[in-house]
Amino acid sequence: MRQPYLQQALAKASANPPKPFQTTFTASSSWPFSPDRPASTTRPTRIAVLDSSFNPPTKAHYHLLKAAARVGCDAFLLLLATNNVDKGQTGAGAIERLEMMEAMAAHALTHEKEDSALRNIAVGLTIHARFMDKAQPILDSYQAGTVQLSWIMGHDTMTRLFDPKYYNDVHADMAPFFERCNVICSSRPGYGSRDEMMQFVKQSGHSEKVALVEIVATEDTVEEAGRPENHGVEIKEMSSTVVRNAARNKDWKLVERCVLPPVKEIIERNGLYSV
Ligand SMILES: Nc1ncnc2c1ncn2[C@@H]1O[C@H](COP(=O)(O)OP(=O)(O)OP(=O)(O)O)[C@@H](O)[C@H]1O
Ligand SMILES: NC(=O)c1ccc[n+]([C@@H]2O[C@H](COP(=O)(O)O)[C@@H](O)[C@H]2O)c1
Repeated sequence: MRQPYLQQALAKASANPPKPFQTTFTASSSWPFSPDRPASTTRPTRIAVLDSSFNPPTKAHYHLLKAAARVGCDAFLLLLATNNVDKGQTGAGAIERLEMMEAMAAHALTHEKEDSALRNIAVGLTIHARFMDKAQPILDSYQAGTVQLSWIMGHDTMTRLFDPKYYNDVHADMAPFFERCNVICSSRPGYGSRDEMMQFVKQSGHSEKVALVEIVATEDTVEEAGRPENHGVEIKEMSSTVVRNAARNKDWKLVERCVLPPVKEIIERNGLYSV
């Protein structure tokens, strides 16, 4: 049973003083450092962090990880925040979200073939809502200079990353973040074209720190919304909201299209999103 262990992790996150970052699942005891990494390698290990509400984790989230693997990340972290800059917590509870994240990580560990770096994956918990606050406790967990963080996000979240409403002085506050971190950003239907995204990145003044990627289809997730078995939704269009609505409407075929099988099992078993 994972629940008592996850409960303890959540208790540490809300203790006084709180534990600002912890992992709850790691693919190996050496994570983020891959057991396959040659001893002669001196460059920092690049951890791609997908920070999300995971309410629930979708195949779009999984394909964002795969897109990050293609731009050269060495390790992956699915990160749940106990605080969000905007949202309160509705839907699944934190333990259920961590269980679904672990199910996604275990799937990568046992099934991922094309993007082998994705098998070097972990699940973690942060108390911080803003990316600039999340970064330092993660970096502090490893010997200085041995890891580098790349934050994976969609176009919608990148817009919010630079939104002045979250800062006293957005440029001054973000400068230390970009000294230590990169961003890997994917376009997202409904949030502007790829050109608009590139323009936005240029205007941010941090274009050398932002890699633009695209979610692409793989053999097992053929992209054709028109196909009856794809239930009218491409990977790119998937969101946690689509899944929550599908579960509420008991459209289990659509849920199955949008989430990995072990995640669907948790949703069904726990009756998540049914009301
Ligand atoms: N289909 C997608 N394409 C590109 N980026 C995505 C996609 N789905 C999620 N993301 C990105 O993944 C990160 C975490 O996503 P988030 O938890 O907000 O998922 P969501 O599906 O948008 O959730 P919700 O529907 O509950 O608002 C965000 O940076 C978001 O932009
Ligand atoms: N400016 C920022 O640092 C910023 C902006 C938007 C979302 N976030 C964080 O990103 C994560 C995912 O957010 P959503 O689930 O709201 O998309 C949350 O932890 C949220 O707090 C941070």
